[in-house]
Amino acid sequence: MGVIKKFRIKSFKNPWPIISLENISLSFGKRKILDNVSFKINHGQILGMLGPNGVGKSTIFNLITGLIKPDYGKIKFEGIDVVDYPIYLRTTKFKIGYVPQYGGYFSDLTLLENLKAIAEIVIDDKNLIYHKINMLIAKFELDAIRDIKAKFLSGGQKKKLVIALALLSDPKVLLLDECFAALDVLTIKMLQEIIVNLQTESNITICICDHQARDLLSCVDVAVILSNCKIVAQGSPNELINNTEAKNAYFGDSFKFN
Ligand SMILES: Nc1ncnc2c1ncn2[C@@H]1O[C@H](COP(=O)(O)OP(=O)(O)OP(=O)(O)O)[C@@H](O)[C@H]1O
Repeated sequence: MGVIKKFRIKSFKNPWPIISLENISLSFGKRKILDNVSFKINHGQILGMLGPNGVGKSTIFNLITGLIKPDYGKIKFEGIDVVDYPIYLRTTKFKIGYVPQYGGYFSDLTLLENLKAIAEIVIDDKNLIYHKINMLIAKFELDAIRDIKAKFLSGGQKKKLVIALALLSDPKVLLLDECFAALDVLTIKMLQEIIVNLQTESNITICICDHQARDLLSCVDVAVILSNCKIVAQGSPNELINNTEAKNAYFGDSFKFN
C-alpha cells in the first residue's frame, strides 16, 4: 500500500511536547518491561509505536492514562509531572482520549444509545449533546447503523464507534491501541484517513500502536521502535526503514515500505 499521507509535516512550527515520558522504568514482579524509556509526543503530531508482542506498548498507554505507575521516571503532560494524578484528573484536565484494542462500548446498546450514554457523562452543557452526537454520526457516516446494537456491528464499524465515543469529550490527545488489528484493507484505509483528518482538521495529537507496520507508517509523522525494554530507534518512517537498529530489532531485512 502506498503512503496515504499526502504530505508529512517535516518541521512543526514551535514543536513542543504535549506528553513526555522521561526515564521510565517498570517491572512486573521480577520481569523488567521498560528500562529507562524516554520519548516525546509533540503537539499536533501523529506518533506510532512499533515493537514485538509483549514488548510493552499497551503498558505505555496504561502508564500515560494512569492505570499503572512507573517504578521510576516522570510522565509529563504539557510540562507537568502527572505520575501522582489519578486517571479521571489526567483525562479530564489534559483531555486525553483512549481507544482500547478490544471493547470500549456497551454491547447491548445501539450505536446511538452508546453515544448518548457517554455524552451524558462527559458533556456538561445538555444543549450540546445532540449537536455533538449528530456531528459525529455525520462525520463518521454512521447514520444507517445508528439503531444497530453495538455487538452486531462489523469490526470497522465498532472501531468507528469507539473513536466517536472518545471524541465526545473533545480530546487534545488520542491514544489508539492496535486500531488496525483484524480489519480488511479498505477498512484500514478508511481508518487511516479518519486518523489523518483528526490531525489536520481537528488538531488532535495522536499516538498509535499496531503490528501492521506498513499501515501504521503510512499515517504517522514519526515512530518509535521498542525492543528488549528499550527504545532502539525513532524517527520519520523513511528514517526508520533505513535504520540498522530498527531492521535488526523489528523490520528484518526484507521489509519494504512503499
Ligand atoms: N498488570 C500486569 N501484570 C503483570 N504483567 C503484565 C501486566 N500488564 C502487562 N504485563 C506483561 O507485560 C508485558 C508487556 O505487555 P503489553 O500488553 O504492554 O505488551 P504489548 O507490546 O502491548 O503486546 P502486544 O503487541 O502483544 O499487544 C507482557 O509480558 C505482559 O504479560
